[in-house]
Amino acid sequence: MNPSHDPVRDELFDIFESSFDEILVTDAKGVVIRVNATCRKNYEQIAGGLVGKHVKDLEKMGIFYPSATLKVIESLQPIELFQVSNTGRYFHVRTKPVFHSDGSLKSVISYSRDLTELMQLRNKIEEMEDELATYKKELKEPLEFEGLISKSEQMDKIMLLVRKIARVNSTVLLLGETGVGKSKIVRLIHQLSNRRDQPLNEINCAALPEQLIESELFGYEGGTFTGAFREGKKGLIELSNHGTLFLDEVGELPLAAQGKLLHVLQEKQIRPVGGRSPISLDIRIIAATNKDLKNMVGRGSFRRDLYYRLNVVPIHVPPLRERKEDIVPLTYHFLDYFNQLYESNVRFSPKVLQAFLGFEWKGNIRELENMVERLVVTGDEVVTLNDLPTDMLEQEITEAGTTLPEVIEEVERKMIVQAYNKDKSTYKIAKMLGISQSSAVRKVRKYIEEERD
Ligand SMILES: Nc1ncnc2c1ncn2[C@@H]1O[C@H](COP(=O)(O)OP(=O)(O)OP(=O)(O)O)[C@@H](O)[C@H]1O
Repeated sequence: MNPSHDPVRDELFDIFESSFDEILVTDAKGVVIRVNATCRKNYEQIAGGLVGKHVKDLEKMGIFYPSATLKVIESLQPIELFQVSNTGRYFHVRTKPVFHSDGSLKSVISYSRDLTELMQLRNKIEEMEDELATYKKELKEPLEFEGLISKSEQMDKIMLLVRKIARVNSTVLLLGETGVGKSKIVRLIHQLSNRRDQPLNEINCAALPEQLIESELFGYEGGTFTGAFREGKKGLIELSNHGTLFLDEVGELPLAAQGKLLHVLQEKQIRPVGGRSPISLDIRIIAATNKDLKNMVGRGSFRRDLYYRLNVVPIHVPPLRERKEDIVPLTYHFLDYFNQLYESNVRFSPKVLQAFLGFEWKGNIRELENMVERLVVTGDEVVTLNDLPTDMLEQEITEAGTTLPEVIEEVERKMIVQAYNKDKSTYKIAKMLGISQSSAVRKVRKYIEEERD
């Protein structure tokens, strides 16, 4: 179009031409009468010229589909739709009818905005959200059964065994270090068994003095003690009839009590308190220990016959460091729990989770649980490596350091973190560590700020 010597017309034309949106105008029949530069740029070559063509033909050629103009001509209403071009681009199209003063249709104007990049980004985000959901599912949806998390192969096997033995009455012996979850498994076995509506009674053989263990287990007659206990008391064995009796730390059971227990297990009956006639026992025994019972048998501190009576179905629960796949799911499990309990929203940086994988966890799951609680209560919103207790990081150094430079770097990081926790000033840190301030600035950036990011 040549300059018209009408400045307003020229200006409107410039606006029309320079629009980033495609503008396409047709007459009342749908024949293109005007297109702007963006439209020409996108289609002219493919369509071999747009002006003079009917939108139906352009639709057939796949230049755009569906044609919004045709719909407007039909309905005489403005419409809005999404279109795909034959080059695979997405458009958001808004099309309006323009009327003569007598109400008849004069022309149809379409404005199309290219949303291809936006759609690609949206698809990418959706893909990433799907991926994230899958990872989260993997991490957060390990088998959780009655609050018991298991992701590792070892725990899978144990869970399988637990389901099997829950159905029968065999005596079970749980073996494993402290805090590996033996008691939790006992509760699960009871819960899954048909004794679940009967009592599960627990006695910790390490927590009570010898005489009390016996009276707890076997009860005592009235008159044995004075005062409040004068009446006599039923023992846990009698109270557990038809249910489950859990003997925790069974390795600590005194020899005399071991003998009495064996007798009860062999006879399958107990003489109830009060001298009444013996009652037959229908009781499931589950015992647990972190001691090497076999070794104790060899040394004579545990009765061999009782050991065999208890060791019908042994379950070895491995320490956490030998089933690292459980560490992250357990961490998330406890993190969710304590965040809810303390109404907080603490998260762990990936490096913290990484470090957790390297720790020894001598106290196993109990130690991990306590650590997560401590970090939720004391930490900021995002817990970083610097929030972990120094003794844990020391452990990490020995674990992480396979080469000298790695060990040196870990030591350096630890010293910087410690100094930084004492004083945030790089001047003071430089003085504390006997390095230049510029070196302190560099190292703080490396070990504190980058880790925080
Ligand atoms: N698989 C698990 N999923 C979730 N929590 C667990 C799991 N295993 C253990 N825990 C939790 O860890 C803590 C320690 O577990 P538990 O008391 O069962 O260990 P234990 O082996 O019986 O220890 P100890 O030998 O010292 O008695 C408990 O708070 C328990 O709820």
